[in-house]
Amino acid sequence: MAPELIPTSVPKLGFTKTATLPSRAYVTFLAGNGDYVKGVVGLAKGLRKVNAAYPLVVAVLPDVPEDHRRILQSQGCIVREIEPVYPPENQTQFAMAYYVINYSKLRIWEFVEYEKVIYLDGDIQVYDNIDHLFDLPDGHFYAVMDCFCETTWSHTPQYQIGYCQQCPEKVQWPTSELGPPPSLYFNAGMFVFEPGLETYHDLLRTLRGTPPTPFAEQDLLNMYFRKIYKPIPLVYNLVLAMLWRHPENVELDKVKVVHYCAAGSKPWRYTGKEENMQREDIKMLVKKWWGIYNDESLDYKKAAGGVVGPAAASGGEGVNMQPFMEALSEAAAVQCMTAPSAA
Ligand SMILES: O=c1ccn([C@@H]2O[C@H](COP(=O)(O)OP(=O)(O)O)[C@@H](O)[C@H]2O)c(=O)[nH]1
Ligand SMILES: OC[C@H]1O[C@H](O[C@@H]2[C@@H](O)[C@H](O)[C@@H](O)[C@H](O)[C@@H]2O)[C@H](O)[C@@H](O)[C@H]1O
Ligand SMILES: [Mn+2]
Repeated sequence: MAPELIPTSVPKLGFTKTATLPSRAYVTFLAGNGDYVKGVVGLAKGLRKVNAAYPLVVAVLPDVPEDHRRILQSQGCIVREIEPVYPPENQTQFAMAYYVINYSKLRIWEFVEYEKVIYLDGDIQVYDNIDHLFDLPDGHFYAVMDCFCETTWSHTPQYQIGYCQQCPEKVQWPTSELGPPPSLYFNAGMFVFEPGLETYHDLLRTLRGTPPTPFAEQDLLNMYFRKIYKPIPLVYNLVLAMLWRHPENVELDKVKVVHYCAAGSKPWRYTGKEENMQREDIKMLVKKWWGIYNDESLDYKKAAGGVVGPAAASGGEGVNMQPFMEALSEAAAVQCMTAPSAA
């Protein structure tokens, strides 16, 4: 259980050196000057709607324009610039050409002012409070298992023989011909981890010695963390393809986190023209995303009880914790107690 909150009103940004930092944050990643910023605004408002107790930090590449950064700050996000990370020169074919920028996600291991982080892609929406995931035991890497059935996997033996970890009994892995089955493989759109400089430098060192592969940083993270990876239920990251690939594994009304990663499913680009995009469940989930994105009552400035920060969101007295949290996250040496988790 997180320690009790100390401040019942916003300190004048002066802080003692005796308490401990708000050591948890949600982190997402934003690159480019395109429309993914809408995804991050939606995520910020979705986390506020479920009374998330911790701030949303946006790791932005230098190419994210100032006006997009201001939009995110106006939605209560902590914007933090990171330098890009590129894989070794290689002619590899990424599953999606733009995946090459996703190696920059590795910079978030440098966010050591936070003891525990939940990473969320910008095309993810959180529909139920998931703060309790921060209380998972340390020393592991938590994420939801991916699915191998989409054509994006056609380069792999598992796709070619029709094997998927989501239904290992359907097509048995031919151990005699192909050796042991692949390790459990997670989708890197959402994961719970502990930042650390030693891991950060070792990750980058490992990257320098590893030829890039089709799923870019997702493949690297799966290889790197395979010994401490712990699967968590798919309600924490519904990869949309599960709806048509493994419907027997999905109870949509129990899903807490939706990952709009299927081709054509990004809500802010949705046309309904791509395969599976006319499904009723997809149309409902896209509409649900827009409902939050367009809900002005969820805007940072307009939330009830004045400007709302994490503490107020988790039942505090409308306390504006954001400036306090921003000041703290910039003053790495400073420490303060955190609000009890809202969960
Ligand atoms: O032009 C881009 C492409 C990707 N991203 C970020 O990188 C993440 C991973 O890319 P994406 O979600 O498109 O991959 P998918 O999960 O769909 O394979 C996105 O969610 C964004 O957070 C971004 O900010 N701008
Ligand atoms: O750079 C590689 C990306 O790989 C992952 O996306 C893929 C992967 O999950 C496939 O398994 C699905 O078939 C596909 O739809 C989906 O887009 C992560 O979501 C993303 O954050 C990022 O790591
Ligand atoms: Mn994604």
